[in-house]
Amino acid sequence: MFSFFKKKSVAPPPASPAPEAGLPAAAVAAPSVQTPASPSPEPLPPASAPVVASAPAETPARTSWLAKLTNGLRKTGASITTVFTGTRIDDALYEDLESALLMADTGVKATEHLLEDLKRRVKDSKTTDPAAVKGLLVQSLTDLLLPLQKPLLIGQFKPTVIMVAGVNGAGKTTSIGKLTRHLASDGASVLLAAADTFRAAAREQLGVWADRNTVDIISQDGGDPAAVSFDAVSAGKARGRDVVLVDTAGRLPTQLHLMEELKKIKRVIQKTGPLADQAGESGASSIPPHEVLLVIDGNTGQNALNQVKAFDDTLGLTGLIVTKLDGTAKGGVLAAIARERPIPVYFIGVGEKLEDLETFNAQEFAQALLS
Ligand SMILES: Nc1nc2c(ncn2[C@@H]2O[C@H](COP(=O)(O)OP(=O)(O)OP(=O)(O)O)[C@@H](O)[C@H]2O)c(=O)[nH]1
Repeated sequence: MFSFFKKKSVAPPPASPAPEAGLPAAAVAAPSVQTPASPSPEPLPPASAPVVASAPAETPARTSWLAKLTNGLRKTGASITTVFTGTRIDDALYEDLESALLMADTGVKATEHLLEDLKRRVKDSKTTDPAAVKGLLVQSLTDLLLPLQKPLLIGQFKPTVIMVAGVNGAGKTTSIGKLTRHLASDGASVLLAAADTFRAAAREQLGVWADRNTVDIISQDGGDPAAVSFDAVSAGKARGRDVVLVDTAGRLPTQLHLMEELKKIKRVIQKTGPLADQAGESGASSIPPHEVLLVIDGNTGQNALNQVKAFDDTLGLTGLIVTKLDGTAKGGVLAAIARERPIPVYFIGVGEKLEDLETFNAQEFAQALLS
């Protein structure tokens, strides 16, 4: 088992009174993938020492995830890896590599960066074997992607309020459902805000994913999404929930009135007021939402990068979830994001099942892509 969320490090616990139960500033690191929710999840231990991001442990679950990831990225990686099947390292190899990276939607800036970095590594290593160049490209890609590798922290504020946005069909509701299940099986109490007030099916979908024992849903038929979000965060506070997840309706960045609506949702959530730092770090408090996540469909390549830029300009994103990396030929877009708008990728998805959403690890991704 490995973590899905990072438990935020907390200040040394006060010697005496037992803190409130729940998720003391434990950074949510990562719920275990795939373990079917245990019948009665144990509450998270009081956070004491911060948990720092680390390489995921080698476990059967992670191994099976890596196999899925490798399989999912095969289409993206195939044309890149064939570049290294020749016998010489020459201009033709670099030209072919440039075309293959661009075809994989790596984008001009990241492609230029990778080629330059790779040539330097080849020179330094003095290798003459094209196959060895592939290994150097894995290193180069890993370094480029590393700034995107960051755990989602939960538990520092109670509730930790996470707002989720994206274009229609990107996988928001599915991803929220998966996160909810992972959080619930990790012992966190979750409250969902169905702020997609347009689509009844989205609310039903959330309900299906939710674990009824630990998850409440605040929804409203055709109401104001900002009002639903406000009610949900207020209810989350009153009920002492660990996490409030706000699902918003899909929209295109070009639909300016709908982008304004997103800003309003964020503004109204902010009006619920500051939440005390559970870790007690210098008495800090924080105004929610603590995280503003964008879900992007990895299969849309450069389009996804444009969405990241547009939603970030509008909302100030704190993290990304990249879905549908299974079977895409455009997985290079993560490199483009790393180069042009390096917002942390908390999770990536390679399918519709619970275990198909996992934490992002730069080295794993680079290896899977170029295997
Ligand atoms: N293949 C694949 N399908 C996925 C993945 N994530 C989500 N989906 C599917 O994508 C479709 C759309 O997902 P939703 O979660 O409904 O998307 P949404 O962003 O909430 O959609 P709207 O509410 O219309 O904006 C569903 O059929 C999901 O099962 C993934 O990682 N891989």
